[in-house]
Amino acid sequence: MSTLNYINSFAPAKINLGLRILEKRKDGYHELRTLMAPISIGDKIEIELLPKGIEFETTGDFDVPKDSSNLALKAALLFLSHYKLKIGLRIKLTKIIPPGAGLGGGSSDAAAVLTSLKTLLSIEDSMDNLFRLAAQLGSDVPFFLFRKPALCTGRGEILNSVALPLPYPTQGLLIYPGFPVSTPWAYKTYAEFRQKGLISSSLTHEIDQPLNDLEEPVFSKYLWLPTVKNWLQNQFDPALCLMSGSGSSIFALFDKEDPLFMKKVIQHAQAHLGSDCWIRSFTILERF
Ligand SMILES: C[C@](O)(CO)[C@H](O)COP(=O)(O)OP(=O)(O)OC[C@H]1O[C@@H](n2ccc(N)nc2=O)[C@H](O)[C@@H]1O
Ligand SMILES: Nc1ncnc2c1ncn2[C@@H]1O[C@H](COP(=O)(O)OP(=O)(O)OP(=O)(O)O)[C@@H](O)[C@H]1O
Repeated sequence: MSTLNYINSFAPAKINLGLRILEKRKDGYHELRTLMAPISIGDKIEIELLPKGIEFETTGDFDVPKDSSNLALKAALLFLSHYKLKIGLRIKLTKIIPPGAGLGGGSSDAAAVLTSLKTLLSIEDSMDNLFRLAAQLGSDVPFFLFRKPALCTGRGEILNSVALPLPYPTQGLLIYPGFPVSTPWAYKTYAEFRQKGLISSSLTHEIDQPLNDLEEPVFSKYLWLPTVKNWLQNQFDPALCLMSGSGSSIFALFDKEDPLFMKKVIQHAQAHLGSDCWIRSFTILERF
């Protein structure tokens, strides 16, 4: 057992630099090909060892569940039961990543709890087993254990290293419109559209094109999102502009590595898109 009794970690958001759906699988998931990258905006997770009992507290900019449906607490309970540990914990989550925004916030929190507990409790087990626990918690969780950009396949849990630097600029603008989109709903609507022959982009373009196949179903219901995307493209001519994951957030990447330019872009976007929109600049992390 280590002598540590407290650990504090950064749980970054991710963006999907393209998300292509290959097919619906027999288990209900979709076979994916998505390039994911961690970004500089993230939550904070603090864990303290206690003699007994589990205390879970959340604070920060957004409300998230305070019970065992919270992925951070779920990850801790899974870890303790998997390794048959009888230790107590105090977990404090500071929520900075908007929930339901396609930024993988819950998944990142879960991965941060798994790695923190492995360190704090000096568990010598292999990382492969931690990846298996991560995949039980959600398709995006293994990516956050990988801690660097990856081409994710399978249902998202198979991680392939990518050559760095990425073929995209690393400075960007992130817009969360102030409402969430449900991930199961987005995939379900995509499958319905595809069954009815309503999907125009899927498989008709090269699979490695930087497109997000979930935009079509999500944009058909949330009309503000294509408006924001078109506005960003027309105003600033970004190198890449896409919805992240299943939405609701939209990001744009810019060639200019100039803080003054980003400041102006944020001011302009905030003035035009209104105060309901949460707008931040970020950089892509090559490692965290
Ligand atoms: C949209 C993305 O964030 C892109 O990175 C992920 O694909 C979603 O990952 P996640 O939130 O970890 O998703 P999970 O918790 O595993 O799955 C939630 C639900 O989304 C749908 N789902 C998810 C992943 C996938 N490859 N196919 C799916 O159809 C399923 O209905 C599933 O029940
Ligand atoms: N620690 C957590 N942080 C955020 N949301 C959480 C957390 N735990 C559970 N949730 C629930 O999960 C839902 C999705 O949250 P999350 O922020 O992970 O979505 P997302 O980023 O859109 O997911 P995805 O991984 O599908 O892109 C929310 O509605 C929220 O109630």
